[in-house]
Amino acid sequence: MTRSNEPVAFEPFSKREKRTRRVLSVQSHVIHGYVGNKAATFPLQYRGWDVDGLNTVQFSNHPGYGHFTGFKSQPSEIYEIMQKGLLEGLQMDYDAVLTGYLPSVESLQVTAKAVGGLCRRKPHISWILDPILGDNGRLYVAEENVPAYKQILRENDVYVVTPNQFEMETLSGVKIDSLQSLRLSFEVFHQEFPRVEKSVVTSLEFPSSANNDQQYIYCACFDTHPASGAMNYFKINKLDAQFSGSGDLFNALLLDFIVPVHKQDAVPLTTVLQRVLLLVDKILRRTLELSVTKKTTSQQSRIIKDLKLIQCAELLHPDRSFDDFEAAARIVEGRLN
Ligand SMILES: Nc1ncnc2c1ncn2[C@@H]1O[C@H](COP(=O)(O)OP(=O)(O)O)[C@@H](O)[C@H]1O
Ligand SMILES: Cc1ncc(COP(=O)(O)O)c(C=O)c1O
Repeated sequence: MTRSNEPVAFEPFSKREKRTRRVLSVQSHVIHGYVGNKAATFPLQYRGWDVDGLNTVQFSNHPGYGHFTGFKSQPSEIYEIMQKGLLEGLQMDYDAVLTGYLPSVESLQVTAKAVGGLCRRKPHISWILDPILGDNGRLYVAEENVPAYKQILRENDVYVVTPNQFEMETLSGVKIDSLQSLRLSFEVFHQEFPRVEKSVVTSLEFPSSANNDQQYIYCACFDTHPASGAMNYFKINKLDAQFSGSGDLFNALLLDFIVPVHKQDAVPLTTVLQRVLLLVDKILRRTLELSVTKKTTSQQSRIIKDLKLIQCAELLHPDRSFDDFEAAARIVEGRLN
């Protein structure tokens, strides 16, 4: 097995004769730390993508620190840069567009207008949309973003949506407290939004059974193309820590695995998720190892503000095989028809 502190020999990028994929990533930017575009850019670039990062906010650090400074981009600025600058001016072509945190309903609407129009003109572009609304039972954006997202999902060809449990409940109207209700939420969601091709609920927790200290996180998906009618899910051992940026890292890796260099190399959504979850698990474990020392074992120290992405570079290398990821054993896969 490759140890983290041993040098690893990889093929130089130049020798691989691969096409460089291009993504427009519309997300938040922090000067310090790794959330939004800062969490997505390095992994994507390192894995062979040209990343055009459009920053929807520029903050000193993410709000989880308790204090931050910075500013939000205006809707007109976002639209000008995207529509006038990139799409009309440079006539940019992309393999994918990733949309994440948008600071107001107007910025959400102008982004959707530009990206939706682009995807209609160029149907080969994969739109990965994270419908950022909130978490743990509460909204952290304005209430009006809910009907705005619903309208966007109804009117546009979105390739993959990546809500969390609360966002899926909000968009589908189904309370999710079991695998059966999760299955129902997918069904209702795709009836309501038939133009969305694939959906992934990135993290879910169900009430745990008594006398069981190990907590689990679930991740589940539903694919309408090809349509199996089934829900696939993964059960992951939960780490005793809270991470910022893990959802943004998840989306970036999902994008990388689901939009291959060559179409013929496409793999099923379940295989994509297995890879994403293995890699995220590896990165979160190393982040935890490097963040929590023996001297700092308090609960407070288990709130991990920043992913250790740079220290995980060799885990992210595209030539790295998944064979030595002993983490595989910790991820249980299931299916509900
Ligand atoms: N405490 C944790 N233990 C293990 N895995 C985690 C933990 N927190 C996040 N993850 C991983 O990160 C992924 C994204 O989850 P999360 O950060 O909750 O994002 P989101 O809120 O966007 O769903 C999960 O699917 C899981 O693989
Ligand atoms: C502006 C902004 N974007 C993104 C994130 C990261 O969200 P997640 O932890 O779900 O990846 C945060 C988290 O604090 C944030 O404040």
